Amino acid sequence: MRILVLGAGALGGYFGGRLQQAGAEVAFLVRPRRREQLARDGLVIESPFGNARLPVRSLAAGEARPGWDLILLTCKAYDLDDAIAAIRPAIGPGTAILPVLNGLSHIDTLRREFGAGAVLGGLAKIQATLTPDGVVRQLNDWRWLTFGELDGAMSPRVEALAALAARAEGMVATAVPDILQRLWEKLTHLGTSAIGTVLLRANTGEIARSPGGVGFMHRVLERNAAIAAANGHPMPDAFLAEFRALFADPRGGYATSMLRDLEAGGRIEADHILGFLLRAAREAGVPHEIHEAAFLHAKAYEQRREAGRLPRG
Ligand SMILES: NC(=O)C1=CN([C@@H]2O[C@H](COP(=O)(O)OP(=O)(O)OC[C@H]3O[C@@H](n4cnc5c(N)ncnc54)[C@H](OP(=O)(O)O)[C@@H]3O)[C@@H](O)[C@H]2O)C=CC1
Ligand SMILES: CC(C)(CO)C(=O)C(=O)O
Repeated sequence: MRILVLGAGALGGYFGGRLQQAGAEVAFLVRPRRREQLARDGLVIESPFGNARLPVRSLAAGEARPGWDLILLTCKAYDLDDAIAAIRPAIGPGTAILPVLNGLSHIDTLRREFGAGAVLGGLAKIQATLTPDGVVRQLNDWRWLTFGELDGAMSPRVEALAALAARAEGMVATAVPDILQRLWEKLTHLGTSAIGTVLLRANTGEIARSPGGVGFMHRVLERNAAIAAANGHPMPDAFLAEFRALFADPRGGYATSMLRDLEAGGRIEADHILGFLLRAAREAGVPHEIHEAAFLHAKAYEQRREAGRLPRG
């Protein structure tokens, strides 16, 4: 399988590297700084499932041509427009696009840009980061990639990707017939984790050990579940039980990529995740004062960041 990975950050580097190790023909479509790092050091992965330093093929914008079975789209939401422009020349009639971004609204954007048939649904449950010196670091044993056709078909292309990924170390990839439901579950999970960890600037264990922390997280979880239900995607009881337990665990050390980015002074997907959920809560008539506070907090952070007034760490 020929796979073009847009971005060699935390998710692109991790899953792209693992798929290359499994035998796929992989190239990374990257920007100049990352290209230099990859040429100099290779793709460096540090992971509980085995470290790797892989020689990889990289392409710059403008060098990509059609001929790919799959484009794995791994940018942050705020880079989506640039990423769309970068992959456009690489898309041929048989190319599938698999985005693994958090959130939902990028799916409609991609379908509008490339046609509904080209776009798969995908999500990643992983904790990983790209260090400033270019190391892709997996932070725990989460390694799940879930994907499927948006119309629910188990097509040859999703089965082929699942078969390839089954040979990869350090990842578990599953093709599912209900990817939209899974995307709403991921948004409910991530949205709750992001609202809690970003607003309170703490991981889930620290929140759970604080007075009222468990009740707060459960309230956000219930509200996000109500938003999903209002959009036709009720959360299964087992899902709610799993995440109630996770948010109640005082020993948890679980944080979000949004908190990591914010603490590093980086850009965050405030509009794509928190803004989307706030709008959806309003539309669904779900109480939304916590969503409002989280979104406002993130937007005020963006103001401060743009003004160069973040505390030096
Ligand atoms: N990290 C995590 O643990 C998880 C992240 N997610 C989600 O996955 C998505 C990706 O996150 P993550 O991997 O952490 O992000 P990263 O910032 O680590 O990686 C994104 C990469 O995309 C590259 N990129 C963006 N635009 C372009 C472009 N036009 N051309 C080439 N490269 C481009 C960036 O390049 P450059 O370095 O040049 O800026 C960057 O290296 C997000 O939506 C996130 O919310 C989901 C689950 C877990
Ligand atoms: C749900 C979670 C926290 C882990 O996959 C995530 O998506 C993120 O950190 O962005």
